[in-house]
Amino acid sequence: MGSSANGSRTATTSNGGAGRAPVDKEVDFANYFCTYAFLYHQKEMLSDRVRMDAYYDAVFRNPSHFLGKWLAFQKRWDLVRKFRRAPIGFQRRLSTRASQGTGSGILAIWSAQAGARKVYAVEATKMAEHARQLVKANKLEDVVEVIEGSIEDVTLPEKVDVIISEWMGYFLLRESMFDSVICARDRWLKPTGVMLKLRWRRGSDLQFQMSLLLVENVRDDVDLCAWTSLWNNLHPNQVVGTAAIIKELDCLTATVDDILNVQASIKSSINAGDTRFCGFGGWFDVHFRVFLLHPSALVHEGNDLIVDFSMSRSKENHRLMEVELNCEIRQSSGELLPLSRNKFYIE
Ligand SMILES: C[S@@+](CC[C@H](N)C(=O)[O-])C[C@H]1O[C@@H](n2cnc3c(N)ncnc32)[C@H](O)[C@@H]1O
Repeated sequence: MGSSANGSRTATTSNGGAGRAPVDKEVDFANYFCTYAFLYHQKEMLSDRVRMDAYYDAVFRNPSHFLGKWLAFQKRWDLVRKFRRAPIGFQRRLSTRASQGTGSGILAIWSAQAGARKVYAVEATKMAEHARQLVKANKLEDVVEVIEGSIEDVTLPEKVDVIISEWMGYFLLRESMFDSVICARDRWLKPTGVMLKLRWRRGSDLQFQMSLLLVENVRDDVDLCAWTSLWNNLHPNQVVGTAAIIKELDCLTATVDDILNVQASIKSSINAGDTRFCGFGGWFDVHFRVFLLHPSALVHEGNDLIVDFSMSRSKENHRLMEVELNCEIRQSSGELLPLSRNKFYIE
């Protein structure tokens, strides 16, 4: 199904997971994409210093991925001089890049500045027009080609060497945008290609992890926080237990089914003195997502928290997530104290 710009799409599309209801593109555009068409939203992303610095470093500290490459890219935030956040897709001078969800175009521009030979910057909304202007203002129109349309629908002239995309939402998977990155990868990445993401581990740029830890003293407004998780800054002294990884994904091989439902059984040991256990903190890279307990529980150094984690997509809106955190406290004596089941919504 072809997709002209900004909302003329009415067909449904599969969201990729086996047995999942198809997503109505028009509804998805109204619920999700439309906000990205506003400059204030792009500026907000461009103002996220941590995000922008991370992408800037990713691009300019990895020249070998860019010089002469063909790139494509997708969403999210970078900092370039006057602008602070934007998605970039790019290509090297000797190879090609695609950027899915280019937004303001920042990642595409950086990619070109880093030496990409050709960059296809794909953006689903009318923000593509602003990206095009920015590319021109930076005199990069010979390298960066802005394409308005969704990455699921557009046709690139060729396969690319690199896909760069800022697709991470709250608690990583909110927004379900990784589905589109997977689609871009499967359609347009060369077999030898790479994908850039925010976090590097084991010398590779292809993986990230999502982790969970235990926090205290972050509850202020029980009514507000009871059923939705909080976006919050946590101080290390609020963390009372050891961290545990609940999910690791390899961007090069992950499928949509891998992220439709995330489940994990983990253990976290209390390493603070006697204190109140008020909730869970979840993060990827540098951010925490807080899931508060009501009521909080008394925990002691040496206790182990045995946690079952489960995350799935909301039936009403596949961009939103529902998280269940079920926990038991194992005391030093071996006795298990169950905590009530806790369900949270990431909206
Ligand atoms: C989080 S923003 C990032 C923008 C920019 N890359 C940046 O880093 O500042 C995500 C962008 O990707 C676009 N987007 C999301 N899904 C897309 C898809 N499937 N195809 C094309 N664009 C998409 C959104 O419209 C939005 O502008």
